[in-house]
Amino acid sequence: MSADLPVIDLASADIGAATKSIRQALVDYGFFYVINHGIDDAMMKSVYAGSKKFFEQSMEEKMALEKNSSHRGYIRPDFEGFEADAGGKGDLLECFHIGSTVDSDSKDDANQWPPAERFPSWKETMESYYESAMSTSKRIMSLIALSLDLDAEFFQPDRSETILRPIHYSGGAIESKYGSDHGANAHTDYGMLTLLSTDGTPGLQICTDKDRRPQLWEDVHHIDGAFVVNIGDLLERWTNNVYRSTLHRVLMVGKERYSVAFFVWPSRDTMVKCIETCSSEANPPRYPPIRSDEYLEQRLTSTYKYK
Ligand SMILES: O=C(O)CCC(=O)C(=O)O
Ligand SMILES: [Fe+2]
Repeated sequence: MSADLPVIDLASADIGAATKSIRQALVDYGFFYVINHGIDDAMMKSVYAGSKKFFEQSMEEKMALEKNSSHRGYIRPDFEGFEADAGGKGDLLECFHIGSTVDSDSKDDANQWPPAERFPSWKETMESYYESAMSTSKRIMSLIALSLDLDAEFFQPDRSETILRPIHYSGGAIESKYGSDHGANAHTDYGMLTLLSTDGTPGLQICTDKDRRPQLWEDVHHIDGAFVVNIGDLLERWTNNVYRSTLHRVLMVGKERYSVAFFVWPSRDTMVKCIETCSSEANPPRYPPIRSDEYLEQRLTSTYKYK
């Protein structure tokens, strides 16, 4: 079964219709597609080519850039354990985390980069995609703000915690120490917004009712040129659960798969406090206010606690 997610045209002049569809999508699914997002095909081609070239290296070469204490770098298959339903099982995907190199609080670039001799334009390609994805995410966040009757500038995507993550799912079997057979185990994303591009290979599924038994998983089919957008737990909390951060997973389909996720966060010192238009007498605030960085720290600790 395929999920029937709305497609939002970011170039549409009818802002009222777009915000109405976004509101409905985020109440019902927590997911939608965007088209006319301003990121061209040529850029996506170079990002995918760079990602493929990186993951094709030997495990030893990749592990030389293993994720550091700033969570930047390579994450090997069967390492990352999303806590939702996985019970600490590792995801079979491998991925690479890249943060911003500009506007960061620290002067040092915490990122790790593959050797320039063998990867001459890699850093530049990823940095330029980071910037494009950031501006598209800002446009989406303004529409989300308008859909909540807020000022268009209410949400301020920020570079300090926002991460670009090229992902690779192997086409073959991977032996899992933790008995996992999924590329990405059932999880919700943590942050404000995720902008996702995939190479068209199936595997991504959503479960809109996490309490239903048995769980019902729906395929998120690929639309050429469209990006998949979903919100994370931080925005769910901020909207007092009015908007949904939906459980999703990626199956191993016996075919190699590449995707590129972009996890958008507000600045570290943002107070995430129940948005006024999301509470009422019947629906009082469910969560106490929390600083964005405190929230992230809690979530990272539980993702990596099994290792
Ligand atoms: O690869 C995908 O399609 C989804 C990846 C994902 O859910 C994630 O990285 O959080
Ligand atoms: Fe995800």
